[in-house]
Amino acid sequence: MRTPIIAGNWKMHKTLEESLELVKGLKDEVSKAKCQVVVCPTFLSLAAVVQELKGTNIDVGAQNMHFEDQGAYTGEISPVMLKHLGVKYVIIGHSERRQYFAETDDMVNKKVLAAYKHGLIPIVCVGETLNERESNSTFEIIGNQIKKGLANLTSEQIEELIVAYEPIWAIGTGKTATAQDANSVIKYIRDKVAQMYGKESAEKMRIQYGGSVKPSTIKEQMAQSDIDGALVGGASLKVDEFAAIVNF
Ligand SMILES: O=C[C@H](O)COP(=O)(O)O
Repeated sequence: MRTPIIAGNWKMHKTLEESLELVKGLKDEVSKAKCQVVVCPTFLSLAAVVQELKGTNIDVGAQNMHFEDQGAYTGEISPVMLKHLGVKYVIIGHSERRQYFAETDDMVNKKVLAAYKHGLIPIVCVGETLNERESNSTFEIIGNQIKKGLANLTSEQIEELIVAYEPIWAIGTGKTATAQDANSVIKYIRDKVAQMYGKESAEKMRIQYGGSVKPSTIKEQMAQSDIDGALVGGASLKVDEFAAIVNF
């Protein structure tokens, strides 16, 4: 039995004050959630949000990190720094990182390995573009992202890891993949991971769906056999919407 996990990716939204206001509002609203709850603020708000959420059932994740421990990488943040703050999760390879910041599967893999080196749990994003979907390449694209991005891990690491399947055409567009379509791609991801690390570990790994998740879509999504949670963008920025999703 996999425990569902729902994470809010705030992307480049919320000042420090706004971030604190959001989590203060969320604390009570999600205290009885039956799933694991994670919020991923911007780097600037991480420390304060970690402090504010101490002793609650909400964990904190970062939206990205560098794969090196330290060094001359202007503007970057290392896994060591995240770990020291009390951050538990880190989103890796979000499609916006791949699209706007040229992140490759090779970099994703380096970041996943670096996250484990420092005791952070990666949330690894994969997904296809609309063109790729329309040319029937979805499975090939996702298969490659999984094969390269999740290379060289141990079975134990795979069991802890979270994959987020986010069809790029469904992000921030209001279009969601049907729950059944999302489930079939997610099943494919699990099969692919089973080929790499064995069925037992693949069955323990949790896979989220992401892309315009809303209070009105979450129930059907969570009712699917292989969807173990959600990575929520826009709807995670409002207390009432994110609380309704988490308390699905
Ligand atoms: O990380 C979250 C996803 O990109 C989904 O964003 P969205 O819920 O705004 O479509």
